[in-house]
Amino acid sequence: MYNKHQVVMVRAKGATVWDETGREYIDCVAGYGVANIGHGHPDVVKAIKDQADRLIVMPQTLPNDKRAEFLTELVGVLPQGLDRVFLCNSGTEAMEAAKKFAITGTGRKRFVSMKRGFSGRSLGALAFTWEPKYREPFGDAVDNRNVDFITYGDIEQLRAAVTDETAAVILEPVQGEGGVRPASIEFMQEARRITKEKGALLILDEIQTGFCRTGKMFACEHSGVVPDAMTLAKAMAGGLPVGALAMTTEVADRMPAGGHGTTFGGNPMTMAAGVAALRAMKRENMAEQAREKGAYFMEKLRAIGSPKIREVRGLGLMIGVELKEKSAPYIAALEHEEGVLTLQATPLVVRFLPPVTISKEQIDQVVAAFARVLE
Ligand SMILES: Cc1[nH+]cc(COP(=O)(O)O)c(CN[C@@H](CCC(=O)O)C(=O)O)c1O
Repeated sequence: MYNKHQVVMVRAKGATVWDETGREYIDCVAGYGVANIGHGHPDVVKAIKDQADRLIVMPQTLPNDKRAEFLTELVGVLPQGLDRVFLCNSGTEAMEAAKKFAITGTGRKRFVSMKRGFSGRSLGALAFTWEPKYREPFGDAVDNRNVDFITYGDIEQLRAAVTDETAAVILEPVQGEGGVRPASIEFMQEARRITKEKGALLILDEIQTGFCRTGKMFACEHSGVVPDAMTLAKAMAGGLPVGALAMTTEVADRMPAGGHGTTFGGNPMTMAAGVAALRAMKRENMAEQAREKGAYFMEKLRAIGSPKIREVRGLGLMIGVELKEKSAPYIAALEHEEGVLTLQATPLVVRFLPPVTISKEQIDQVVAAFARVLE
């Protein structure tokens, strides 16, 4: 299933990864935007070791101190009003939860999602995912008959699509896999206004944009929009598998008792890592680091001035370089010839998702390497 690279990665620290031969790479993949605080952050490592000695497994029917600590930390950084959380183990699971809580939360069954949007690969989340190649192999097992797809950023289409049958609008503040496309502040604010007007929920998918990636703790802060629910995952627990649906009490209370659940969600080991990760993000001011380094990184990428580059875009350290030709060969050359790891976001875009802790020197090395492979 996976496009397996011909390397074996064995160790990592900060923004550096080593393969089994000892070769060093600068990591601008970071686990698909998971290692925001850097590989092997000492606080996370210590938290995992300590918790492993105390308690690894405890289901959510049995309250746990670390889980409570994590939920307090998380609600403390979430936008005001999102003070109820369903804990799970991946972004896809968070999207599945979002779908169920939206249906019980509104009594409605229709959704509005975005062209080029990516919500995950389960059959439920795939209904919100635009790219046909992800859906077609499964035919009508992916049931998106109640999903209206609109052009990302098109306010008129959004206004026409949201009706009093719409349970929720699903929206990434920056489309990640769909090509690193930031939404305009106006589109975000209109999405909030229109959904409120029609009694639909606004569900922001911050699975990739969350946790300092875009220069704020959450990308919705750039527009001041507060959603009714927010899906979270990737960087939330310092690298351990995690997902969550954060929502208002109004949405949470309409789910019948026992209406959803998970075995591993809220796992104490993951929660301990998450407490350490969230505290490190705040203490090391990682949102500001992402803002400042992201601006620097994009300025340097634009300064390459290659005729092969169509556009450098992004927000904070969520960066995409759209080329005028397929990006795959350049991603391969960066890895094999230059020791820089990057990833795609649609066939023409090279995506850079480095740890927020990447150094300016490493950014300079990445830009110089990219300039060389573009020659
Ligand atoms: C916005 C968004 N929503 C949902 C998901 C699903 O999360 P999870 O179930 O934890 O993978 C992802 C994964 N984004 C990566 C796609 C991974 C894949 O190809 O599958 C990515 O952006 O590459 C997202 O970026």
